[in-house]
Amino acid sequence: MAKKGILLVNLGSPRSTAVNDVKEYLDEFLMDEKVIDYRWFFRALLVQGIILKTRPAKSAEAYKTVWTDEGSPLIVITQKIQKKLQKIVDVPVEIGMRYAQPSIEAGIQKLVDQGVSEIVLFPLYPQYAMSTTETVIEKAEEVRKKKFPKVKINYIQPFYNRDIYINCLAESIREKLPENFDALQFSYHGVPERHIYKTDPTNTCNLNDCCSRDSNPSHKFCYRHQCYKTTNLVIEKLNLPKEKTIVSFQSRLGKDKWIEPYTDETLETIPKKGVKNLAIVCPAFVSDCLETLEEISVEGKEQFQHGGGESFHYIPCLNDEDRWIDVVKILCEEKLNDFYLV
Ligand SMILES: C=CC1=C(C)c2cc3[nH]c(cc4nc(cc5[nH]c(cc1n2)c(C)c5CCC(=O)O)C(CCC(=O)O)=C4C)c(C)c3C=C
Ligand SMILES: [Fe+2]
Ligand SMILES: [Fe+2]
Repeated sequence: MAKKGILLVNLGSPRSTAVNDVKEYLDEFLMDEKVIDYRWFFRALLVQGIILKTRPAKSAEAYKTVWTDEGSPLIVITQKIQKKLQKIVDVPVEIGMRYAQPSIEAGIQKLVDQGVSEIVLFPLYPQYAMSTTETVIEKAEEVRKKKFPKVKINYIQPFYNRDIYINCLAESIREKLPENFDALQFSYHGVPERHIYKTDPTNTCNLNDCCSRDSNPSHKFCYRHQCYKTTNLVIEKLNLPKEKTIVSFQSRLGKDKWIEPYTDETLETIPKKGVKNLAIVCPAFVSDCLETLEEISVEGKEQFQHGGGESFHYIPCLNDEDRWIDVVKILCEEKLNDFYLV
């Protein structure tokens, strides 16, 4: 029988906080046409002609504030997830990053070196997006066809609405909520509005009521819908009144219109609407990273206080919590079992 293995895939981080390493990482990341989806010439003009002139130095400074002795939080946490999962499953587990190192190719190679020929690949993103799940699958397929044509890969689908994940996230939030808070904000990574239209096979999503309707075929690929769905399921589990919750989208880049409302603007304005004590969580990320540890915990807190806010309580991601590792195990085992069915 074929030997099976698991590859956990996350976004990736620069090799170090040196400006040149950050530049190399941003170049690979932003030149991905699933991330900046302009034609090559215009993408190169924007990325290499404009963004890479100034952003690497700024981002390197931000990375320095979150970097640990072991390295980038995103990589270190993904390694911790791998180690914990390895202890409770009986197939090899490796990691691969969509950008930079360790690459998806290196992860597959490590599995193949252990005799694996059937891989369950887990893109560590709860919600589907062209710039995350889709590009991971595309890259893995490219690598598989070119380098490992005999290897089979089964992909774990977005799990934004799965009971096991929602229970796990809700419990994790419940434990970390402060005693008193005026609102719980769910801040998701944003995407350009255009990406939502592009991935809608039905051409029906209007980025409005459609995303909140309960049943619509466009939801399979609608990132905005999936973010609202995760939120609604979690607040139901937490028994929180909807009026006490806020959804927003962070980390926009460039001049395009991104999905709204924007987290930074929301943080500045909610104190004037009576939200002085805020709890905030970022469920688009399963592991803490630059976007949560710096953009939300540091910059976001400043924006909230600047707007008149008093207490700001950041709720960490699931990281390597045991209950989350159990969910990862169940999701992987479902797909491992799929191999037996074909
Ligand atoms: C969680 C899902 C993510 C989506 C969707 C996403 C889309 C997206 N991101 C950019 C641009 C940048 N993102 C950056 C960092 C970053 N993004 C995600 C996740 C998603 N991105 C993570 C986990 C991280 C942190 C990586 C780390 O090392 O900790 C950055 C780099 C940092 C910076 O310079 O600010 C950029 C740039 C775009 C353009 C996009 C959708 C089109
Ligand atoms: Fe991003
Ligand atoms: Fe939608």
